[in-house]
Amino acid sequence: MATVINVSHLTQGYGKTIVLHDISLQVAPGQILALIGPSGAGKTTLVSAIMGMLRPKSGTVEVLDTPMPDRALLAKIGYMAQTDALYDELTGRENLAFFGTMQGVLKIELKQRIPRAAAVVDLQGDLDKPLKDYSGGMRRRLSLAIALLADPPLLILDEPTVGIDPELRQQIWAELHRMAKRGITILLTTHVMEDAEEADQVMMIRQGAAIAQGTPAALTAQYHVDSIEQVFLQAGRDQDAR
Ligand SMILES: Nc1ncnc2c1ncn2[C@@H]1O[C@H](COP(=O)(O)OP(=O)(O)OP(=O)(O)O)[C@@H](O)[C@H]1O
Repeated sequence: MATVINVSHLTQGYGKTIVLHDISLQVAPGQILALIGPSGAGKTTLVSAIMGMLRPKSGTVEVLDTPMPDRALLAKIGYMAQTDALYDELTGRENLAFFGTMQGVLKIELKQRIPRAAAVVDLQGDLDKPLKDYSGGMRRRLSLAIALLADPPLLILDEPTVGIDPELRQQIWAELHRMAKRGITILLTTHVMEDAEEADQVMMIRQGAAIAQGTPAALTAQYHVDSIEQVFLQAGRDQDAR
């Protein structure tokens, strides 16, 4: 398998409205791809297409060599959504156990994996509190821990670092790099330029088009700038000038 995600000339939208134009991207096993772009650019729409929640209007989406949509393949994708669908009356540990079981993780494995996933997001000390006592940031961290539980070959994280402080962000990135080293492929959306700098590959989406794509080093070299933020600004100006 040369690629885990293979999107070719994808056009995607809702009803008659086209949101994404002619998007192509390939992600190899163990690679981390960051999708960046302003609010409304189409990042979540692309993620939805990759997960098979939307059928391509034209072009193709393949995940693990399987054309999407494909219901069975969803079990191989760990997903952290933007809107948290967690149970307020249950504790953090109970939420992890519930969603872990839903993802098919065996009880005996959950015993080891719950503390490990909680440690990545620094929630060990809060696992036995009910979720209604969690802050917004703690809920985000718990959602991320849930996405890590099943150890899937593909992990998709929609804005995983929103509401997360810089120290914990680094801790989460260290774990994402460890997972990638083990061959897990990670796709994440973000508004945070530091996240993009951590990724192996960056795709910048603006007004539904991919305006820049490559490794962070190749992009900064191509645009003769020092940071991904400057690449993004320049690529946006170039798009406006066209
Ligand atoms: N279910 C939907 N039906 C109709 N239009 C939608 C739907 N979901 C998103 N859109 C539109 O598609 C465009 C892209 O939205 P999308 O959520 O993909 O952007 P995004 O880059 O993920 O934004 P953000 O960073 O704010 O999450 C927007 O104009 C949005 O209004």
